[in-house]
Amino acid sequence: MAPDDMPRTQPLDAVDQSLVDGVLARQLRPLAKTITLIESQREDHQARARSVLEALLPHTGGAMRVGISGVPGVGKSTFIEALGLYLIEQGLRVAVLAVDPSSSITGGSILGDKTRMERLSQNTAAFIRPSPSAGSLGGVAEKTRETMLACEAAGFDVIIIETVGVGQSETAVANMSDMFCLLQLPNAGDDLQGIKKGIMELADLVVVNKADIDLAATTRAQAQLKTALHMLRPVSPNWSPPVLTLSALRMEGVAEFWQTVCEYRDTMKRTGEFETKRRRQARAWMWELIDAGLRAHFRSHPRVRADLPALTEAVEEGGTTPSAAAQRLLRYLKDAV
Ligand SMILES: Nc1nc2c(ncn2[C@@H]2O[C@H](COP(=O)(O)OP(=O)(O)OP(=O)(O)O)[C@@H](O)[C@H]2O)c(=O)[nH]1
Repeated sequence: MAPDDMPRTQPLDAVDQSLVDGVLARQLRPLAKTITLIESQREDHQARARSVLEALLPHTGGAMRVGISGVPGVGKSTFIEALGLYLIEQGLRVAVLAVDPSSSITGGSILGDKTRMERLSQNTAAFIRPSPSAGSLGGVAEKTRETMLACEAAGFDVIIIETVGVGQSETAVANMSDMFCLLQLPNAGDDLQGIKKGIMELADLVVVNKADIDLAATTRAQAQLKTALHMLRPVSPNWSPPVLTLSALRMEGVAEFWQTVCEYRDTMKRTGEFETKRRRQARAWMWELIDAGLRAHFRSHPRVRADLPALTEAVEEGGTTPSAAAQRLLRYLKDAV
């Protein structure tokens, strides 16, 4: 489609233009305000957020997006702080975002909480944003993806997206990262059954943290994890996920970690996989939004709302088939167009 035929969102007013200018000038206050718009549930805020993001879009895509997951207590925040400080030493700017599905239940966020990464949060080259707290996992992930774009427009070189090692949030984070890293404990190898196979399959890199506690156990876990990874089909024909060991607490192994991330990025860029993966992620993101939009539109249709409870009950009680009920409800949408 020629750029002139592309659908446009509403034009920017002076306030939103100043947000865009501020973000592009790498100022943190306009960035934070933009993210507040992104996270808002209000329709008018969402429309403004879309316009702002569209203006920022040509300036996005430049960061390395690194997803980090691991069970509570594995040392994610200790590691992210160590990594962030290391990257800043290398002259890079780092944004830390989080996808925490529990935040939508508790209304508060565990991950990305500033007090968890005190030294990093005080550094002007770092930006830490807790998980958005509203909505389903899909909603939370959606807001985080948009926040990631805003951070890229604000010139951050590395975006770290943290998530807890439970549930579907890992898939959501893997789907928005260039590289997905899984943190493990030194006893991980003893209980390989406990590590969900699906999550190992997502990993581009596995890290055994807390190597300082028991080096022998760490080395054993590393070997066992390597064997386990070998048995899985690699995600990429050009990359076998390595298993590293480190101590986040002592800041040992952090440089090697980053070197591996850079090797991965260079390999993926050389083979074209980097670009292919981002294109695939963007396409999947659009379809997710279409699916969610259709579902919301369907549920808000007056006749669907009127008939849904009785039809649901009829389906549950075997009075009608799910397919007949679905057909009937979907027809209301067809009649509407
Ligand atoms: N010995 C040792 N302890 C560590 C290391 N990394 C983290 N810890 C400790 O492990 C505990 C948990 O670390 P966190 O960084 O809070 O772990 P987390 O994964 O962010 O945990 P949640 O906040 O519960 O998700 C803390 O007491 C850390 O000091 C390490 O490399 N070695």
